[in-house]
Amino acid sequence: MFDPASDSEDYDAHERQLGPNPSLSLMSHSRAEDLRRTLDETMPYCCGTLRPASSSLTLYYGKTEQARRIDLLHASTHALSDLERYCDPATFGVSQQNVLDLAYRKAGKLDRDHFAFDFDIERSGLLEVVRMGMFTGKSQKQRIRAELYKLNIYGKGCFFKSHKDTPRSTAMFASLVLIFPTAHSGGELLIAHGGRKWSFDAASVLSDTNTSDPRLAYVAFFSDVEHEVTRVTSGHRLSITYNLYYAYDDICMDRLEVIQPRGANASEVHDLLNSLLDDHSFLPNGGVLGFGLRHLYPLPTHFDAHDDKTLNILKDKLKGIDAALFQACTELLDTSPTLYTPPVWEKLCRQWNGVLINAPPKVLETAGPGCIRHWTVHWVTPLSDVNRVKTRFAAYGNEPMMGYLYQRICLLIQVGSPGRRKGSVSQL
Ligand SMILES: O=C(O)CCC(=O)C(=O)O
Ligand SMILES: [Fe+2]
Repeated sequence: MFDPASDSEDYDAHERQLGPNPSLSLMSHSRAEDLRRTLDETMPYCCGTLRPASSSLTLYYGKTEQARRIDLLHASTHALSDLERYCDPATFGVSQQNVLDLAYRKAGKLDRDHFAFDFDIERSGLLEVVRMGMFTGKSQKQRIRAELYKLNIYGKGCFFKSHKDTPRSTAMFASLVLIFPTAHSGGELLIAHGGRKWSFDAASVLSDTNTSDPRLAYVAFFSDVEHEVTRVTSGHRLSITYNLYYAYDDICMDRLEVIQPRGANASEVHDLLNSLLDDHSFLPNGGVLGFGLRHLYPLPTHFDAHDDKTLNILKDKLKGIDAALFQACTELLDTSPTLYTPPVWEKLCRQWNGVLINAPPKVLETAGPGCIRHWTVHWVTPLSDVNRVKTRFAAYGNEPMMGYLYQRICLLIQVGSPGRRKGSVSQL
């Protein structure tokens, strides 16, 4: 008899025994059918392979201070057997309890407090790919985060029968499994949803991976999707699972106390700039405003002559109050200020259609052909220094090597006369 308090598998089994319910029969209309077909076509998972950025991926594991290590990209059978012996037998959840049932699940597992590995999932790009693979339309912008969950090792004869993963919170929406290039056969992941079935055989997908350029396999599926791992017939199948969460509703601000800054003052910057621009005594004939930014920005020590994106990309990376100023300029003047880094003027003039500002007559005389635009800039905030190829930041950085140097940047913005501040603005 179906117990309404039991878990969803019981309910599914109960439902399968019932005949079709006429009050739930599907409407017949060709357009409704088209829509239904399209909705049915989407897959509840995504999968692929990933070439790690480094040539090794070290797994550290242990329950004492004496951790062991294995390179997951080049693990020997011997090392994998050791790991398998070290692991706990994998249980699974039944009605709020962890149960060991070797007819249902035979595998070794380590919980996340007993292992660590040097894979930076944020930087790997994997979360982006999973987000694009599992969401569509506007929801592709969904912010998601991954939480390391556990390691599983399946030796010969191991498997995990069909189940759904336990959601850890309402924000959890999927599981992401990494499967490493350890020699094995069998151990396919079978996925079943809405009457359809799929299989992902990491062993065969990775079979051509070579030791000098190894790959690992990934598969992400929504948490409500049934899946199973078929019996491993040889070797070791090693997987590490992450739980995937929406990144919005589990951020708990209650536990934080902010000492500084006390409040955001972006709106104050906006209002003050607005009243400056409204003031008829300020630049009555219009002109170019300059703002030296409050922070320094790392730019490549050598700009690529053909890469004109360096400063443009910086627009999205401005820090704190600099970003607020940039935004206020953009909103009030309907145009984006130009970002400018002073001492590379010649390059800017020639390659990026730059403009010489407040140049002494001597510089104007020596500027070669092509450096023709020249503006007088009215500085609202100071640009305190010029850039140098070597700065003290290079000497006192937290890393000995620097491919980037902090550069002073300013915003330049052309404004019209009062009352026509926006109208006569041209994009600098
Ligand atoms: O190892 C895998 O591929 C998936 C394991 C699994 O489904 C689980 O641990 O819940
Ligand atoms: Fe699972």
